[in-house]
Amino acid sequence: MSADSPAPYGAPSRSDSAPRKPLTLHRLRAIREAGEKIAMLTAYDAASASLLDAAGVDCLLVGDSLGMVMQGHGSTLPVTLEQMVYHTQCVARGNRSAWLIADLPFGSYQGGVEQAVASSVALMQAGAQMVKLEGGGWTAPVIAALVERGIPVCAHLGLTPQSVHALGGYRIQGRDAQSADTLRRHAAEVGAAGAAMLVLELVPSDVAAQISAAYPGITIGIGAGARTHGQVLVLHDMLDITRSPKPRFVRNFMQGAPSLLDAVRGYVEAVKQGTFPDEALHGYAA
Ligand SMILES: Nc1nc(=O)c2c([nH]1)NC[C@@H]1CN(c3ccc(C(=O)N[C@@H](CCC(=O)O)C(=O)O)cc3)CN21
Ligand SMILES: CC(C)C(=O)C(=O)O
Ligand SMILES: [Mg+2]
Repeated sequence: MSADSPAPYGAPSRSDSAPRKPLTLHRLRAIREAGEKIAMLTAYDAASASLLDAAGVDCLLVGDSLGMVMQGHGSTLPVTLEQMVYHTQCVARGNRSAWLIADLPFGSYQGGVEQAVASSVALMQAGAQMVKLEGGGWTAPVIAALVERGIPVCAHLGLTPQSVHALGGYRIQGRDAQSADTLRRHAAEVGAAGAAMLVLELVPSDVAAQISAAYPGITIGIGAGARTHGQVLVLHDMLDITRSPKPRFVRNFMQGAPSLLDAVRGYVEAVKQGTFPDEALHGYAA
């Protein structure tokens, strides 16, 4: 968090007058319980963090997608813990009230519990309030160890980009009955291990809906249909800054928006009202 650096855009959306109270895990759960959708976007720097906070985005993700978006790599694999710490520090300075999540990069937790704890401590000391890690099965004891040590965890299942070479590309996951079963089992395991949040990436809408209905925490979808508890996109994709071909689940929120702030407000509003994602345009069938 950033008591030393008031966000230059001032207070966010809901009333446009009173500054928003900082989001906590408790408040995020209350939002879920109230049936309101949760809006998340990636942020890699202080200026965008401040803009997103002002636009009323609930959660900021310092995603290891920065390896592709910021650094120009073809995958997230080259991103280091040191780089994630740096970007998390930048985002924390720009943010005031959004819930701040940072990705554990490839190679910073696959070594096991001890390595995952040390890496997570570095991200939390950089200003993260929650760490995110990819994968199911073997991650359950790692998640439990982090949660026991007071580190909130977001799990990430479906298309897990750090496994791109094992998966054979950025392909939809959980399409056949067996892989959908595995996905449901992994979701139950990371939920039981204490992951308060779960990102579901590029999975059939029906599978994401089933997992969301059973999950003890908050599910956030990206290419996972409309029936998760919230949504996330890569900021540069929804602003149409990314020039490479974009996944079908992306909508360009700059279309018709007079400013970046309006584009991001449009995203928050569309997620809250349930108009994004549109199942027909952005969802995937089994
Ligand atoms: N800029 C950016 N946006 C992202 O969403 C993103 C990243 N980078 N980097 C890490 C991963 C990689 N992601 C990707 C990359 C490609 C597809 C893609 O080409 N999807 C196809 C469908 C594939 C299929 O049907 O199996 C699509 O049309 O959506 C999806 C997600 C999501 N993440
Ligand atoms: C796409 C989201 C979920 C992510 O992990 C990232 O931006 O790195
Ligand atoms: Mg990531």
